[in-house]
Amino acid sequence: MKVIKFGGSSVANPENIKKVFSIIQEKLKKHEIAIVFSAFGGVTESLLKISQLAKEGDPAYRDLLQSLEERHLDMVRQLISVQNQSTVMTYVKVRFKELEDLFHGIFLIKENSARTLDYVASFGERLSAFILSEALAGHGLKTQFLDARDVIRTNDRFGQARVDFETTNALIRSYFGKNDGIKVITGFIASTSKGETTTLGRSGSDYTASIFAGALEAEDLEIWTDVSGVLTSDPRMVYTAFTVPQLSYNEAMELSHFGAKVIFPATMQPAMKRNIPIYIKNTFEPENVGTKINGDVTKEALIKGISSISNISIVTVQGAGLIESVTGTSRVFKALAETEVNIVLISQASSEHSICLAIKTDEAYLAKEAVEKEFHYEIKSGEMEEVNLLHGFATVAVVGENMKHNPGASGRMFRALGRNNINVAAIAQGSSELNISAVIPQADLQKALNALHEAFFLSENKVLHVFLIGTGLIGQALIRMIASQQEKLQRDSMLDIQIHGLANSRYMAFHEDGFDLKNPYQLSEKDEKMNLNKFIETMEQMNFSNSVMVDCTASMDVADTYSRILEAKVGIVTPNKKANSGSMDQYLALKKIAKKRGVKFLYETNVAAGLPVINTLQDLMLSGDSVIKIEAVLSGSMNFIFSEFEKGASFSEVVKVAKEKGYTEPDPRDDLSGMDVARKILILGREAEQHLEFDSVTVEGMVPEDCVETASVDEFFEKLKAHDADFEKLREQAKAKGEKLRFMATLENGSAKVGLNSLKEEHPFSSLQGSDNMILLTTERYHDFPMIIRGPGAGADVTAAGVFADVIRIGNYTRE
Ligand SMILES: NC(=O)C1=CN([C@@H]2O[C@H](COP(=O)(O)OP(=O)(O)OC[C@H]3O[C@@H](n4cnc5c(N)ncnc54)[C@H](OP(=O)(O)O)[C@@H]3O)[C@@H](O)[C@H]2O)C=CC1
Ligand SMILES: N[C@@H](CC=O)C(=O)O
Repeated sequence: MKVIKFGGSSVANPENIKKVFSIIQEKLKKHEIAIVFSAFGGVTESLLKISQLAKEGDPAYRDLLQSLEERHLDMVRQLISVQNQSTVMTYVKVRFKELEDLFHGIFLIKENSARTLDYVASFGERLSAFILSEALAGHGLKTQFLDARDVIRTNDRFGQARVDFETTNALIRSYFGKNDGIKVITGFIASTSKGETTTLGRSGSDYTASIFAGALEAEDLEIWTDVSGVLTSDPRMVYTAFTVPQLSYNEAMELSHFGAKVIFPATMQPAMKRNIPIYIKNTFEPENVGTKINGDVTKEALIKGISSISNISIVTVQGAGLIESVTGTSRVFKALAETEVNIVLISQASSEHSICLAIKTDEAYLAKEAVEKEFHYEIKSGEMEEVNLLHGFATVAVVGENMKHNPGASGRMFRALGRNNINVAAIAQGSSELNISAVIPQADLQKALNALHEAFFLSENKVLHVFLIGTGLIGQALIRMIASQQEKLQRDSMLDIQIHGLANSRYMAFHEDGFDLKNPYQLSEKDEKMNLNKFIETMEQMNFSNSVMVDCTASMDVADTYSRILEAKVGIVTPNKKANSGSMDQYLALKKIAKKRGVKFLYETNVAAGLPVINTLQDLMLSGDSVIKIEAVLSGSMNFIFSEFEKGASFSEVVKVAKEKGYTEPDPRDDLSGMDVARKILILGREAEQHLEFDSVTVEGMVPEDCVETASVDEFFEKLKAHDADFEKLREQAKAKGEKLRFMATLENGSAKVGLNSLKEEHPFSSLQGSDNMILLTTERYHDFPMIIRGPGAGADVTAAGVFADVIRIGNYTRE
């Protein structure tokens, strides 16, 4: 025998009921079944509302009652064939006549006791189960309608009656022994020994089904609802939540205590007592296996679910009076129990100086009042402090029997919270090791649930949330690269990169679920005007776990926000050199903040685009080497310009081509002036652990004086033409000596120099072509022959690829 129960949404309308009937037909092919039905979706609430209106003397109750009757008659018309409708119609009409009289009585005497309400509510299940029993009979099934009030005996605690199992079990068995057919049973309702109608409280129909399963020692109990079993977390908060295939009874109870929509703990008891498996299944996806709840503790997962309770306050009771008194703690709990305040979580340090209680915010003031009343004298005498209340919290709990004797669960939990900048205000874990709970700021709840979900369930699968400022040459190339690699990264590296924020100097836009990268979003006047502060605020408010800001601008304003961003535990990836080439103090401060906050600040593309220069230098320094000299060609644009220029074109023309090819800075004067290379050699020096300020770099620029102050880049190009003849002379002089013009940087003995050099043919830099860079590192280890790094050092693709590699590095770092 299987007991199967269908909830209100499963029987909310004829369409859903058809699905229910086909599930029943399927079951009957293999099993003997008993069926429990709730009232049609929303009916219990309507009955209680009508009752309330009647009590308030509002005649509008009559219209609502009439439409409720119409809804039931309509169900009869749609579910039962015309020739069989009359008995059922009569049954429905008689019930509604009874209800009419009942509500008229309530309307007259303005009384609505718990006992009356139980009787009112009972009509919902009596009507639905009778109609559905008859409808099933119409499908050729031999059904037997059973009003559960005939067999479930309870005390007279109306609204939440307690079951007398001895009598109930005997009555159920006797009824089943004497009556044939498929029993179609009313959920939720029962009766006292005097025949008064009672109800079984929250999830009462599930409880009814469990009572029948227990009494009949059913092979299993199936609860059919509108979700596919129990999920690993709340799917409205954690989009990656998935169905848990199996839970132990304890895990199911613990998860529901902590807010998960599972199965109300009390309802499990009768089935659990006889070790009957409970299946939670979805009426609308019957093929989904759903969740099995039984006595097994499976080993495959450390935890089974993450649940939470919102709107929590922290109540702190503290003072010496607690330490010295053996009764202190018990008095706190007694005071709270008497006020019927429910404690969600308790934490007390071994000093016994204070007790911290997590309590639902709407009960927190009651709790404070009750405890202060209890400790009135101690507070007055100063032995105890006034009770402290803090609002705005939530609890999160990870639940699973496998955590027992399995080190690492709490470490994983708090590492995930800490890494995502989520402050833990209180912690509790019982010795059963079934549940570890933490109280955290309510504002961080969604982020915490996602971080924990990733840490425990998707440790193989990371989502990295990107906010990109700068959608020019490099920014666009980066978006294209992420789009083209997104699926491969998900598949092979278990890394899902999503872009949630985009900005240029004019506009900004955000997307909660991540922009569709296959059809790249173009910022335009329909978007919000760019406001850097607002962009960062929005990024902070979105509060994703594993976030990274990618700065693809050359802006000082954006660089000035880095410390704030790192403090918020958001990583940074950037090709923008402005932050690292500011003051030495600023450079060191950013590294310090990143280290302190446990986030990454990566800028490989600050020097030589995607070439591995900074990482290499960092590795050399970490492994104990020291840099003696750096000689380098660090500008892709300048190398392109001079290697093309020697072929014969005019200087202004090749500068223009360098810009068109995307090698120059947004303003090419940054390259020609030597400032861009100066920044790069300064950064390399600092990475080589040398204390360098910008003024220790000697720069010999190439921008003619009258071109420095031009208002626009176009005007600059116009003016540059007038200097072509001067550059021509330089070219001829070099040519005459059989030399090459190369723009170089050197760093030695704590000072750096940047400028144009005329080099012999055999110099390694003379062979550089196009946008090539070359870096010669002479170190203690690479002393006789320097280490050489060579390759393209500018251009959209190589730079974006370097930025992308840093982004992936952050994704992999947050996985650890
Ligand atoms: N090009 C290359 O080969 C290399 C470039 N880099 C570095 O990459 C960075 C980007 O270069 P690139 O893509 O070529 O430059 P672009 O000029 O093509 O793009 C710059 C982007 O930054 C935006 N921007 C500028 N100021 C701000 C601001 N204050 N707030 C928001 N957005 C802003 C611009 O907005 P808008 O579109 O509105 O103008 C534009 O979208 C630079 O720092 C550069 O030094 C590093 C290595 C190589
Ligand atoms: N303009 C730079 C590119 C980025 O750093 C160069 O020419 O190398």
